[in-house]
Amino acid sequence: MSSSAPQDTGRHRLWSVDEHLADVLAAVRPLEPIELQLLDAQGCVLVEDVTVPVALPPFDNSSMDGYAVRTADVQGASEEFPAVLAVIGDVAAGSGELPTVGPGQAARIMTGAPLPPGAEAVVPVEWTDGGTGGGAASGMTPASAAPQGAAGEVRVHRAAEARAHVRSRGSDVQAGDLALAAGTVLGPPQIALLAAIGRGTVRVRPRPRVVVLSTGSELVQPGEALTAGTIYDSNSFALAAAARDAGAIAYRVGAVADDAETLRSTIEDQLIRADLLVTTGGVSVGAYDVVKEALTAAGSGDGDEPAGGGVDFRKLAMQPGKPQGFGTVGPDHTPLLALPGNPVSSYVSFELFVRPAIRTLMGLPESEVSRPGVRAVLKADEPLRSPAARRQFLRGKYDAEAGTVTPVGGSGSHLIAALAHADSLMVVPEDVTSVEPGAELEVILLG
Ligand SMILES: Nc1nc2c(c(=O)[nH]1)N[C@H]1C(S)=C(S)[C@@H](COP(=O)(O)OP(=O)(O)OC[C@H]3O[C@@H](n4cnc5c(N)ncnc54)[C@H](O)[C@@H]3O)O[C@H]1N2
Ligand code: MOO
Repeated sequence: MSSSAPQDTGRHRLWSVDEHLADVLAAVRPLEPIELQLLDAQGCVLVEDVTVPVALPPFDNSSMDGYAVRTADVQGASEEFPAVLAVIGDVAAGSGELPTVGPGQAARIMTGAPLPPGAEAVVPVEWTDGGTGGGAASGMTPASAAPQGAAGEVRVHRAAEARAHVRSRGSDVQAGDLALAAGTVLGPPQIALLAAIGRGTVRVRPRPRVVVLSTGSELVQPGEALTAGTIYDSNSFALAAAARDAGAIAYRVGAVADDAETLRSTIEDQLIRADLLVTTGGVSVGAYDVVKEALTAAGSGDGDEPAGGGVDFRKLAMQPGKPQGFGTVGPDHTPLLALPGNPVSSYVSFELFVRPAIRTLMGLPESEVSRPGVRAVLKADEPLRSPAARRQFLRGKYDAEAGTVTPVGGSGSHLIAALAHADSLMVVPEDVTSVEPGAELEVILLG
């Protein structure tokens, strides 16, 4: 058993949302760091300070396609009185051997190419005749089509200050600088920096592998035909998507029939690829609530014993999401959250408990573990009604500009369409049974 139910409580006591969350989070630890290829590390938390091995840019280079010149040679140049320079060659990006630009000379240079010795500035091609002997050029002709562009003469129409259109070595970062500190979450810009400084791999906490398993003999996979009494399995899709959204690698296991032995063996099979298991359905008080049946059975999953037995089933003072299971299964004591089957209940439970567990496994700071909350004014025609002693989570549409939130659909745990049109959860505290229009309430943004 994972847990730490307060001493003064019996089996039938209601757990608060906060107690249950604290219990879940107390049982999950950040995953051990591993070395990953850059793209595989996207969204992960860096565990090492990364220092810059070589300055960026590594050399002075041109920010424009144009001509590398000596400033004295183009001083006072204008379209009427151009400076006429001898073109001594091309410097393309990637050029290793550079010509030296002497007095009265220019080298044709491309964006990103190293500034050749002797040159002090770059004049964009548009400020020259491009070597054509005509008016202002609009660009360069490809070298393959006009190799003569790398020789001959160029007329420069404007003066250039020293370092004009030159990106200096180290102007981005210097060798020895801290590129990224341990604890940084690697988004695309951070991955760009790591690549730019030549890192192929980085040490991060990996994405948790989350196995999502729905249960219920009534469930049919989308795309297949429904038969009498059956419905489509939406929870396993919703929760696998939510797990990915939280940062996990999600494995969706299609619906398992209501048979405790099948469920136990499916869970055992899945343990190999799970840092966290999530089930939906079968946690209530019905005769076919197999998750409860399978996982309440004796045995911790150690040795030859079946997986299961470490899961505690409890009731929470919340709506939706009252029945919940939490504990560990299998030889490695893999955490398992058993969520209720009603679609809205399972999704809300995921947001409140599974998402924080995933983000804790990822090693994210506490401030980024749960969804952000804001205060908003209720915009509705009638008051919200909420059961006493339950924290209620109603679906809403948040208007950031107006600072208001509007209910979407009712409180029914089966209202999937309303959930799909909502972007937030309106929170009605345990001691509040009615919220008047115009009153303020907490809103969790689903992002
Ligand atoms: N006598 C009582 N009955 C119920 C209670 C109670 O306290 N006493 N609690 C109710 C509450 S609250 C909830 S929430 C549900 C939880 O039930 P289970 O977790 O056992 O879930 P199921 O019975 O398997 O399913 C409930 C409902 O959701 C549909 N479902 C299940 N899985 C999926 C899925 N993957 N995709 C789409 N829909 C799914 C299922 O068909 C049922 O309609 O119990 C109440 N009952
Ligand atoms: O917990 Mo149930 O979620 O109220 O429908």
